[in-house]
Amino acid sequence: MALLTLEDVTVRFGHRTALEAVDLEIAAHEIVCVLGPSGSGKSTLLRVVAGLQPPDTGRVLLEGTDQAGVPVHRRGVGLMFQDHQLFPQRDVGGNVAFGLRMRGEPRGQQQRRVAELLDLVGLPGAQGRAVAALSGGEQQRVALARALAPRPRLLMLDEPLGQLDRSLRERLVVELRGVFTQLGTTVLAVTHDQGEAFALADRVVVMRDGRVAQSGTPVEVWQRPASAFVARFLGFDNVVAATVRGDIADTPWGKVPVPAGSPQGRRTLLVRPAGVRLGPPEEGLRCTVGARTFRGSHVAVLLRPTDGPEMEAECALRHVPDEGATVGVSFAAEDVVVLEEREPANADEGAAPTGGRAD
Ligand SMILES: Nc1ncnc2c1ncn2[C@@H]1O[C@H](COP(=O)(O)OP(=O)(O)OP(=O)(O)O)[C@@H](O)[C@H]1O
Repeated sequence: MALLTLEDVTVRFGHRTALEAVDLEIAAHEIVCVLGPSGSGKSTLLRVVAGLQPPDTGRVLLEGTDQAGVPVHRRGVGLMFQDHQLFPQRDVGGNVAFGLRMRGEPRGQQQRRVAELLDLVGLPGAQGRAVAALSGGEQQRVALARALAPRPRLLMLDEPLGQLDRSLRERLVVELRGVFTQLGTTVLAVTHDQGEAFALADRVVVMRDGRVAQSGTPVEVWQRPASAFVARFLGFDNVVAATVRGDIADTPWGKVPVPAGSPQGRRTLLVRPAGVRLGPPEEGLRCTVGARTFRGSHVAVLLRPTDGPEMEAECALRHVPDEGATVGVSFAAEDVVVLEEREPANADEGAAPTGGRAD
């Protein structure tokens, strides 16, 4: 049985729909990350599961039991929010013990559990430290220890690493995953940062305008986005309408080879930048080289064809063409993905991922 089930959950605020007929199941011990642009309904989803927001229609079940009318503190779920909201007047131990104290656990037991959790999050012996004197990363660990202390059956995280700088986030996300795996915690996390979601999750759920746009393992979603929207949200910009016949697609860039067995007919095509190959101007699609962006292991090169939309190529550091040069472009089928989605109905479809809000 699923640990958490959402059945056809809809939430409306006036005429705005924050969640629209959402179905979602989370198995015990699974780590699920909900990802999506601002306003796509991520926080509302967490609030519905926590019991902070009643659904207009649909049901939320925990271990098979309908949670309608069950108050927040009786759902057995843990919450950790963006700005981790530690109690500044209490020391680290007092913060971590909070949930246990609320439950009236004996003092000795509280102290043992606090020590155990501080060990787990890499802050052994920090019980007496003042919260205000901790770094951002340390505060984050204390917040995590506090959320885990009462052994919630489901831990929900809202932008858990939101305020921290990138390098710290990258380190902490690996630690978080380690802690959850070790404890077997079931996790529902929300983030707008795809890197974080992909590093943390067993399964990624991409939201768009209150609906689930795609659900799958990080590898599945990354390799095969369900739509132009998901592809663009993941940062792929080489997305065009195409007509696929056999192993060839007709696109605004001309004929592009596609992998054998690709979906046929009018579709959406994604060309990974690594599959855009540059050669001499007389071979392939003529393009002018635009801006070049250094990306560490490679350079992202913007290309402007005489006809058709701009595209991005990934070039090895040694082979970067000069800005303004003319090149000939060909495409490598192994980096072309024909998306299941039919051709987007209009040019706006799946455009800026920031278009999540309905206003
Ligand atoms: N209390 C509320 N009253 C009115 N509208 C709301 C309320 N809460 C959320 N909304 C609207 O519902 C939609 C979904 O909001 P939600 O906060 O769930 O999105 P989100 O994906 O978490 O966004 P963000 O990443 O910006 O936090 C948005 O259009 C938002 O404006």
